[in-house]
Amino acid sequence: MTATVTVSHVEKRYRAVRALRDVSFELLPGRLSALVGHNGAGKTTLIKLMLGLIRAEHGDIRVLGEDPAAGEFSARRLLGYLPENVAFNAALTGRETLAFYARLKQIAPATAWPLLERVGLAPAADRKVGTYSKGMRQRLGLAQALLGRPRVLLLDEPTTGLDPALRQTFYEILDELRDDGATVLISSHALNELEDRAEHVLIMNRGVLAAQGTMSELRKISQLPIRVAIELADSGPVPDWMNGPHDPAAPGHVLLVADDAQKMMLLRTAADDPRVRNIEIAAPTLDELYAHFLNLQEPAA
Ligand SMILES: Nc1ncnc2c1ncn2[C@@H]1O[C@H](COP(=O)(O)OP(=O)(O)OP(=O)(O)O)[C@@H](O)[C@H]1O
Repeated sequence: MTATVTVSHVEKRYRAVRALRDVSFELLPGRLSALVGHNGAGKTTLIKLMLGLIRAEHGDIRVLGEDPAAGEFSARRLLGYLPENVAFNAALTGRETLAFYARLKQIAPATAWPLLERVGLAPAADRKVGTYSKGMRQRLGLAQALLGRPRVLLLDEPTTGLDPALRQTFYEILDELRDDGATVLISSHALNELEDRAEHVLIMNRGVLAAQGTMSELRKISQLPIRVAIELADSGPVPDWMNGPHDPAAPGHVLLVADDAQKMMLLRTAADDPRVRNIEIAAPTLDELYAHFLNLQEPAA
């Protein structure tokens, strides 16, 4: 599959601050990538580079085959962006705001009205943005980012401050876009939200791409154990097959296995033992993987 965004060996400095150090990755169509990292890790800088708002000192960036910082970046119209802090003119209505951005993208404003409906803003479309709640401004921001059916969508901390219902709608919209073949990149601190949604995760740490891959690739590289909690029907002696590494901090019997093959072996044995009442499996979470890769990098940083 051809990458829609390619970042190769990118370096970016702000005077003494090395905001990005030799960062390389690809974003693919029809895939949701999560960009995660502490404050100051370089996430917004990466997004600004992909938008062509700033230039890298070294390395190369291609968005839909073009250099986004070039004067004639014709793919700009196919790029959607939701900034971290959406700021709109308070005196314009939601509809007027969207019409303004539609014109900038050279799109007929009327084609934008269904977007107001889609983000649930239709009833408030003709109210001034100054009267909108934070969630409503965020929805307007999303509608703006979706103008012109973008092929690449860059979202900087999009769900901060959204209530759970709105988050749900938000991710439903992203699923539709992704199914339609769009490339979606979300920068976020909400790791638990992204865990089941992102097919690809980029972990940034102080300007360095500490790790990247699918959740299962990251689990494999990390070699963090899978937890298998086994509940026995009685408090008799623990069967021999349950010997092996345990999680000492967890109550009950939580066995630690290295990989899926070991997990399956354990499950087969457990399923054959009539004393086993329940089994719960927990693979390393994105939170745990994130902490792991950051810790790994600390000595080198
Ligand atoms: N315009 C600027 N001038 C000077 N330093 C900057 C500028 N923009 C960013 N930086 C620095 O570059 C580094 C990366 O910042 P960036 O905003 O990309 O991080 P981030 O991962 O988006 O952080 P956050 O999660 O807080 O939004 C930080 O050390 C930041 O202080």
